[in-house]
Amino acid sequence: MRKFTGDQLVLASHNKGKLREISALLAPFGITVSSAADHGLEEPEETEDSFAGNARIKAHFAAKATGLPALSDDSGISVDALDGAPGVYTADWAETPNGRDFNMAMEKTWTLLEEKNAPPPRTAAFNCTLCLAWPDGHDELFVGKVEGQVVWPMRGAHGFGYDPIFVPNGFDETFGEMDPAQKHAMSHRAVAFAKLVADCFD
Ligand SMILES: O=c1nc[nH]c2c1ncn2[C@H]1C[C@H](O)[C@@H](COP(=O)(O)OP(=O)(O)OP(=O)(O)O)O1
Ligand SMILES: [Mg+2]
Repeated sequence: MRKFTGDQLVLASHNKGKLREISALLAPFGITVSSAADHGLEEPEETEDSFAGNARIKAHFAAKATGLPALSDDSGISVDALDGAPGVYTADWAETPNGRDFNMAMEKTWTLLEEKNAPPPRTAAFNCTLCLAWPDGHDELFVGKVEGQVVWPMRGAHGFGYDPIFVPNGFDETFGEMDPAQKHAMSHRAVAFAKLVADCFD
């Protein structure tokens, strides 16, 4: 396991919600954080069929382009009654010709569950794979998961993506209703981040 010894890190993501959350998680470590957009990086194509594969594409692309260590996040929601969909394709379900529409993607998720008559609770999990890659091609991967259920209607204006329809086990509020600090303490991203900190940060 390679330690992170530098003082600069590129966040290899174009998602503002993720950038906000990962910046908050990194805040205590005194690392200068920049984003893919700060470096004018394009979004590489996510051509793999696993979270790990796509996380590696994004982190290595940014590390090579900037000459700095880069941290990527590939994540998504997997709904049990939909055989794990949308999973790796969670962002794709929101794509429209005019950009991403997560209300549409959440409606699609709920409609499919209704059509299947899936009995409640409609169990699901958010998964996150973080990839820390160095310009020399080395990388380390960390995974996190939070289990819960998909609910309807959408609730809450915090967070991003599918947060308004996901209630983690043991809670009544959706991720969209929760205080951001509470999501940071328990999310798929937070779980993966804690492993990264344990292994790579002193
Ligand atoms: O905590 C979360 N709360 C709600 N929704 C979430 C979360 N975490 C991932 N998601 C959903 C939305 C996101 O669009 C997709 C991941 O797709 P994914 O390709 O990994 O990210 P992305 O394209 O939005 O940004 P980027 O690839 O530049 O990091 O899963
Ligand atoms: Mg993406």
